[in-house]
Amino acid sequence: MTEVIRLTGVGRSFPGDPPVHVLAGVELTVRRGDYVGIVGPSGSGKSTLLNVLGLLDRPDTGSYLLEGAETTALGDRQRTALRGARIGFVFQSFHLMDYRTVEENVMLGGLYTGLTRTQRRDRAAEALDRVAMSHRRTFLPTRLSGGERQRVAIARALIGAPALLLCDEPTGNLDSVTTGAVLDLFDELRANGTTLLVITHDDTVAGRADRRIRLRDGRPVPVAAGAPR
Ligand SMILES: Nc1ncnc2c1ncn2[C@@H]1O[C@H](COP(=O)(O)OP(=O)(O)OP(=O)(O)O)[C@@H](O)[C@H]1O
Repeated sequence: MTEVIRLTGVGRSFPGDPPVHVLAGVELTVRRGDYVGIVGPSGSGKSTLLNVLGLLDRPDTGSYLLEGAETTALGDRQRTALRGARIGFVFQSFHLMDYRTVEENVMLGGLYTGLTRTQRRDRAAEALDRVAMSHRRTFLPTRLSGGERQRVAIARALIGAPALLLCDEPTGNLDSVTTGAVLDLFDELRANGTTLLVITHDDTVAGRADRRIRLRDGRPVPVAAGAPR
């Protein structure tokens, strides 16, 4: 199966006295269609790893292949273009624009994909359909529930048909019922071939993934199936 992510010997430290060595010698392979949950306590480096994977931050050492292409040597503009074209982000706090409609918010997700406005509108309609939010197309986000906002944010992330959906605590602001609905949506996306990487401190959320990885001492350690959540 095609590799979407391959990290080899990835390290990331932050200078200071003393410096913080957050990631060290990270090896991680994610294949197309994988659904990976990454867990770890506060401060274990989950966000740092997500920033590296999302091309928002560069590792100090090691190699990061995204769909087989080395990313660490790319310039900022190339990284931005690659991020816009191949990576979708879903955040805990949704990051929707309150003064834009649901449809406009989703269309904004396709701004850096090279699609025309008409294409973006068509894709937005498809993406909203996928997350069952077409009926709220003309609403402002302020008129939506938390779960509905997150579904719109997921539609925005999907509009460019990304190779990878990176989710940072996607259910952190949701109650348990709404969390279940978002996790059901992830199951559907996974079944349709989306590659998902979900970072969470919630073992229940990670437990829905096919594969769970725990960050420990700056490295991902596989969590055995059936291990306590
Ligand atoms: N820009 C930075 N400068 C200095 N130190 C940083 C920076 N970003 C992260 N760190 C340090 O790296 C460590 C890991 O942070 P990170 O945000 O990746 O953890 P996390 O697992 O996402 O935590 P949480 O679950 O609390 O969000 C922390 O100890 C933090 O202090």
